Amino acid sequence: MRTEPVVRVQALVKRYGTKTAVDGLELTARAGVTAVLGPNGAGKTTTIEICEGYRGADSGTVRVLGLDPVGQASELRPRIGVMLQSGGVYSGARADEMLRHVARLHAHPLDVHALIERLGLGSCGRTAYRRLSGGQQQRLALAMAVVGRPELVFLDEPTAGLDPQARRATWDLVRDLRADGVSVILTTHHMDEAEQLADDVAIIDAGRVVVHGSPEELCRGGAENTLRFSGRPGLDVASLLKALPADSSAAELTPGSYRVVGKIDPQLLATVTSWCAQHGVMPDRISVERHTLEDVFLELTGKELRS
Ligand SMILES: Nc1ncnc2c1ncn2[C@@H]1O[C@H](COP(=O)(O)OP(=O)(O)OP(=O)(O)O)[C@@H](O)[C@H]1O
Repeated sequence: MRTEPVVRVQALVKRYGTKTAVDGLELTARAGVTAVLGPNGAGKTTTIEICEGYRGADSGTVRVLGLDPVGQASELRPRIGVMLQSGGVYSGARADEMLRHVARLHAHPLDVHALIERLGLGSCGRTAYRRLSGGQQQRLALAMAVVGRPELVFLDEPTAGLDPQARRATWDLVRDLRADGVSVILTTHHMDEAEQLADDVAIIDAGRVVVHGSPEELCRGGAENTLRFSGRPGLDVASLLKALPADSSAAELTPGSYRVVGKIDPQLLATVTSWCAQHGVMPDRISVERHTLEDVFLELTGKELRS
């Protein structure tokens, strides 16, 4: 895998009239899958389209595979795949025709037939684009983005509106692309999609990246996690606290129900269970509640992911 960033965005600004859609955005995406999350209107699509070379920036620097998407477009275009939200396809063209046409523009395309089957488009290959359902049009757009074996693919909400089966097929395709060394930048409103697919997540709010890291880092970073267990009432919580790392807290919430808050890692879990063993306590129930990406998102943006 390449070590230099696939996308580097510095101090990016984009205004539409008086509206500042992107406001000094900084983003460095490394090889692999990067998910860009953000509430509606956060500036995700604008940023992605500037990276694709479809929109110009007001100021700032954008490099994609080390190239300027506007100034070096002819060099960059054959190396990236772009999934358009809509349009870009002649409405009378058949799905398989379109895909074969795009494949012919590339030196080493994927097998068109296999890709069509893979995305569940086998039954509608001969159907005119305008007669495809929304989900089929979307899968065709995905196929067109990847058929040329690009080094980097931009996917703007690739699974929006897809049924669970088509969603799974899309996820599998993204995983296979990654395994083949293709990098993917995807925007999504689905937290599980980011958790399932992404090596890195960037959360954008009001035109800026508010946090960027692996899902594990984001869920860990500053987030307090909770371990709960139940045992006999009246255990010596002060003694348990002494065994725990300094930044933890422990309390008996209701008789027999205990909660430990802090950085919950395997070591801390071992400390709690070994303390229980030393004190002859057999916990009835022990559970670890991890901070999810959804919690991190809500904390940082104050908004639900889907509005
Ligand atoms: N062509 C345009 N003209 C005027 N305003 C625009 C245009 N495109 C986007 N905007 C505005 O810029 C802001 C950012 O939009 P953008 O589409 O980049 O956000 P987004 O994060 O992709 O949102 P969503 O999740 O809803 O797709 C929004 O307030 C939007 O209304």
